[in-house]
Amino acid sequence: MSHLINDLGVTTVEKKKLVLIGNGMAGIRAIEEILKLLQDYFDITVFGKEPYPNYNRIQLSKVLQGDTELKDIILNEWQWYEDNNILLYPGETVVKIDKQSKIIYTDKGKEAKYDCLIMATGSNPFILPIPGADKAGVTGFRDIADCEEMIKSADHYKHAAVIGGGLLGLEAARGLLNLGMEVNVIELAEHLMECQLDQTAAQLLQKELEAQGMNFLLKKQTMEITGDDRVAGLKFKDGDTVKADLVIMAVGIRPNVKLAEQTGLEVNRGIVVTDYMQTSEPNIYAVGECAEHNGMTYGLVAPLYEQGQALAKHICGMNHQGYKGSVVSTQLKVSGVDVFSAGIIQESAATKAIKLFDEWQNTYKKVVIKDGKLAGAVLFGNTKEGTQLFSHIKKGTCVHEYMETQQNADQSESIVASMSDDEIVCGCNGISKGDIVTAIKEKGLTTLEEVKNTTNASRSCGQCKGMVQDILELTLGDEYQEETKETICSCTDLSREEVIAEIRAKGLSHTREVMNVLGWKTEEGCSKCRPALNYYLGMVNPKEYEDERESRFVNERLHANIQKDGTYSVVPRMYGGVTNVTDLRKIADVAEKYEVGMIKLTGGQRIDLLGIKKEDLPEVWKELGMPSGYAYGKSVRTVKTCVGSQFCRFGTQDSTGMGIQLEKKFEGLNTPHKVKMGVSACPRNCAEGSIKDVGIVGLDGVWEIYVGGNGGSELREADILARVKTEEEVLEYTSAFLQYYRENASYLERSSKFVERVGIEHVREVVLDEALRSELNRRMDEALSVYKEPWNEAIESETILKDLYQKVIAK
Ligand SMILES: Cc1cc2nc3c(=O)[nH]c(=O)nc-3n(C[C@H](O)[C@H](O)[C@H](O)COP(=O)(O)OP(=O)(O)OC[C@H]3O[C@@H](n4cnc5c(N)ncnc54)[C@H](O)[C@@H]3O)c2cc1C
Ligand SMILES: NC(=O)c1ccc[n+]([C@@H]2O[C@H](COP(=O)([O-])OP(=O)(O)OC[C@H]3O[C@@H](n4cnc5c(N)ncnc54)[C@H](O)[C@@H]3O)[C@@H](O)[C@H]2O)c1
Ligand code: SF4
Ligand code: FES
Repeated sequence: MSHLINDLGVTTVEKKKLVLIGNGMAGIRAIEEILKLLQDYFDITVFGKEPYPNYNRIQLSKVLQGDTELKDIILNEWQWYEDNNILLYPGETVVKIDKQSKIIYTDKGKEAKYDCLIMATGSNPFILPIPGADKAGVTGFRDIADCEEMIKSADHYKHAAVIGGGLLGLEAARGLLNLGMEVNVIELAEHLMECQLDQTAAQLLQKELEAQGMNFLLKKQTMEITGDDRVAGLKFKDGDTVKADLVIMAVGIRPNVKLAEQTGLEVNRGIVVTDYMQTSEPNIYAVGECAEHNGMTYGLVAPLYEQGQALAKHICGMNHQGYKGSVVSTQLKVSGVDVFSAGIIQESAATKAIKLFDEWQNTYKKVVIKDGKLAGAVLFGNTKEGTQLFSHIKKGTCVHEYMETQQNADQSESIVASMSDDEIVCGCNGISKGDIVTAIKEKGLTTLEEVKNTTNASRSCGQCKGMVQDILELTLGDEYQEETKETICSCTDLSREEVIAEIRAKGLSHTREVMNVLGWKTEEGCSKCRPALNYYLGMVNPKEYEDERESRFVNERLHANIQKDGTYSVVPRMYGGVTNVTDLRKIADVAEKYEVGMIKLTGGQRIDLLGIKKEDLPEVWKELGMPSGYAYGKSVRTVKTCVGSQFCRFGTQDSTGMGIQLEKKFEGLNTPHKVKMGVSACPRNCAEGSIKDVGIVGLDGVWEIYVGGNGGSELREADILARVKTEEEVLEYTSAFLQYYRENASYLERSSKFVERVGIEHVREVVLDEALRSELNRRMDEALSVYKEPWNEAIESETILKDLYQKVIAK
């Protein structure tokens, strides 16, 4: 900073000009570190090739996998740049650096002078230099544009090939499966994640991923990408071929050094830097994946953050020992698979290993020892110990000391209790247990969200969330129990009950209004809170509330179930599982005309037409002329019935008639989760009422009503709610139970969980109370009065047809 005297003789301060090239995770983190040390020292200008503020690249895998949305992965909002007086040029590439005159030039003709320059240009995906690599449909997986291209391709194409069975390739493959594509993963080596896993762990991983639907072609070298303009397949060295209309190259990355080379900086694999992240030109720094330190380049975020700290201290003139290199650990971000790897994982003459392979539990642990110290680890199936092992590896803990900690560990105690304060909890952000404990104590933090916002822990891949929560619990003790509550999602600190109370008290009538008035932390909410708010608003004000289709999950928005191959399934309503010649004929005609892939009887006694194209849905519905069976909805689905007294010699009641009445009454009712019912006419229970949300069993002159059953992955036997005499009473008690469930369950809570949570005795007390029952019935009737048949509504609305179904044809 230099002091100047202006015309009036007043001393003004001219700030040093700091220019950052690359608006990615490493560059912006370095700026954040600088701002922590010196708030007002630099005039900061940032140039970023991508047209977005800094976002969490790690989370692109989760976006592709459908677990989060693009807008939820922004790390620094536009406002952050403004608040910190940072001039940002998004969508602008720096094409030249003149190191003599200290000026950079952009592709849009802009020039900027600098005193200090930081290069954080990241990496480029390595694209195999083989014939056909430039065809349409071949992409890397590096940025938002790649992610969007894959999502768009999945709308039109079916066969994906991912070249590279490393971390990136497998995360991409999982995402493409979720998008309904068939996925082949092609790997050159003998096993998956060659750099991170040994043979045993890789085989366990492969088995798990095959069970999820991935197909693997190992030891395959791709020689050519075939097709005309667009890719059509791959040819391998051994002569084999595979069909592909989308190809993802995930065979590693190359540091983006072109600009540095043109500038005449020393470049190897990456831009060569000192311990202070200075390039061969001392006022030009490099940080992140583009930098090479001590012969190493990195492709993970943890090292980039350590580098950012060293850079910031140096540029701000603080004393610092500099960056000394990083030991890295990785975790695969594919749900249902827990894999961890750190340090040295391959065995050699110089290493010994402790291996625990539990074939029954499908878990594997390998700890590699070199020179008597922990040097590496691989975990499969249970990765809880990962962070602690990583800490031992970084410290080079002696194997005896490690074995002692293992023997003394209290299995019932969380691992965080035995961690020392300097052990790193959040690898992505370099946050130690001590940092988190201090922040909790000094700033009075009580929630995961607060810890995340204050310390950055759990802000990136999110895999350390469990540990951060354990530290909160350990630090706060009983207070943690009292102060934490289940919020709807991380966009708010309010619980379901609080939000519903506010909706009622303030007369809120729209999801946006709820978010604004109740101080949502995100402008648009997220995929968790939007459908929940839409449900709660409709439940509180059934008559006034206009359902927000855009807040619903895709199946509910389209009123059909999307299938693995991108087509849809259509299940027309068949009250009580009863059909007739006319309906069967219509179904057969439609199936023939629209070349339905499969006609299948469902477990709920209906007919499912599978393989219908999205644009054909309205015509199919029109020609069927039957109501929607709501097979996709968080709503009353189906009432399964046994043949009952009409035909069965054991039947004591008209179960079919009762089932039809129930299904007609509750048709299309929105509920927190799906609701299935079953009605049988004797205790043989052929309609399986004991595993339904509502099960009715007829006895001589009596109907038994059961609630809270579940036949899915979390099996639960239904509890008896009441015994009644008449069909009217069955309707009345069922109605009261369902309305109580609608009003008091969290969105996406099945009735089995709800009954377990509140207790069947409590449910009985409410439903058997005549006054309460009558009130619940009144509110249920109000909710039922607004029902509109959705398929008919779609057919008759030009707007719905155009927005949801025809738009696809036009593409
Ligand atoms: C899908 C995916 C998942 C990942 N998952 C993980 C994970 O779970 N854990 C983990 O640790 N790491 C993960 N990584 C790696 C991690 O995201 C990177 O290590 C990190 O983003 C690198 O940061 P960077 O700033 O060096 O580079 P980048 O994030 O690539 O940022 C560089 C930026 O500079 C811009 N740029 C380049 N040249 C110019 C120029 N001349 N002018 C202007 N702008 C320019 C680029 O467009 C880019 O926006 C993942 C990466 C991907 C792609
Ligand atoms: N969860 C995570 O930590 C995570 C997730 C995604 C990406 N990343 C990072 O992103 C970067 C890129 O990831 P990546 O998986 O592309 O790199 P990688 O180097 O980890 O894996 C590349 C894989 O491709 C294989 N391969 C190489 N040439 C091939 C060929 N011709 N045909 C078939 N296979 C071939 C390799 O054997 C290896 O298994 C890495 O730095 C990685 O650490 C990390
Ligand atoms: S539940 Fe009883 S009445 Fe119904 S079909 Fe089975 S045996 Fe017959
Ligand atoms: S370990 Fe990735 S966010 Fe903490």
